Amino acid sequence: MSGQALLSANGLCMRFGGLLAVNNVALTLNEGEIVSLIGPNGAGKTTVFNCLTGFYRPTSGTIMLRDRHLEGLSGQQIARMGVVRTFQHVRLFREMTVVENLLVAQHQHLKSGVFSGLLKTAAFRKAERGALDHAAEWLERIGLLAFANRQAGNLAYGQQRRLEIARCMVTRPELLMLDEPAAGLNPKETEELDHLIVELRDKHKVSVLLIEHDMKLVMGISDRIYVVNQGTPLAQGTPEQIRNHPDVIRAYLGE
Ligand SMILES: Nc1ncnc2c1ncn2[C@@H]1O[C@H](COP(=O)(O)OP(=O)(O)OP(=O)(O)O)[C@@H](O)[C@H]1O
Repeated sequence: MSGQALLSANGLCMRFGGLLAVNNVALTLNEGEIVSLIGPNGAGKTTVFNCLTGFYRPTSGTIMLRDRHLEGLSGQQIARMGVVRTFQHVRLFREMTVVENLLVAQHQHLKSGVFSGLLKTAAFRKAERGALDHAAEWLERIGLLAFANRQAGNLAYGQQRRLEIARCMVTRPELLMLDEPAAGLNPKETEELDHLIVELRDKHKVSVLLIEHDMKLVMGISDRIYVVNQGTPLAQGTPEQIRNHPDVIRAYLGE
């Protein structure tokens, strides 16, 4: 299933004043893998995501997307290279419609420039039509086509979370990074999310890096799991290895 290394981070450190929030984390994600990053609250998981996606410049360490360095690049540059993410809290354009959210996401990937937009050239109109079709395909896939013209902020919470994933997917990423996508979902929605993530990997050939506290979801869909505790790598392995790892059990349950 999995191929060559797509993303690899080594010696990753992130310091906030006196706090070393990420301490020498190493992580590799191969093409076609679903990899999870888990750990107790405050372990540094989101900080790792923020470093990988250009929201923070790591204090030290290297981050490679295949053979290209990501450290020092902006979030937008990294997104254009095919690494996109969702956030722990929903970050949609709440006042815009559902479909507009997907059009805005694609806009930065449209080839036509500002002038062709102003002049409404044939190429621009074609690109716009393509973006609309692509948005509609994704809305259908996540069961929100009937809600295309509704204000995104008025969707139910679970629908907003799916829309966020679609907003990533319309940009045709190689790597999708999901920060606690199951938070706030009910068991049925979590199961749907489970199927959706696997389908994204299997049908849409996207690799997935996941931060998640829902262990049933993590254990069910991950090829490999990394565990961090207080910023420091604690363990890595298959779900089976992690489930039975004494240090992991101790970190979660205490002595
Ligand atoms: N911008 C920042 N400035 C200062 N400290 C920060 C900043 N971002 C995160 N931290 C600190 O870094 C540590 C790791 O936080 P982080 O949010 O990465 O943990 P997490 O594993 O994602 O936690 P959770 O599972 O609760 O979301 C925490 O002590 C947090 O307070």
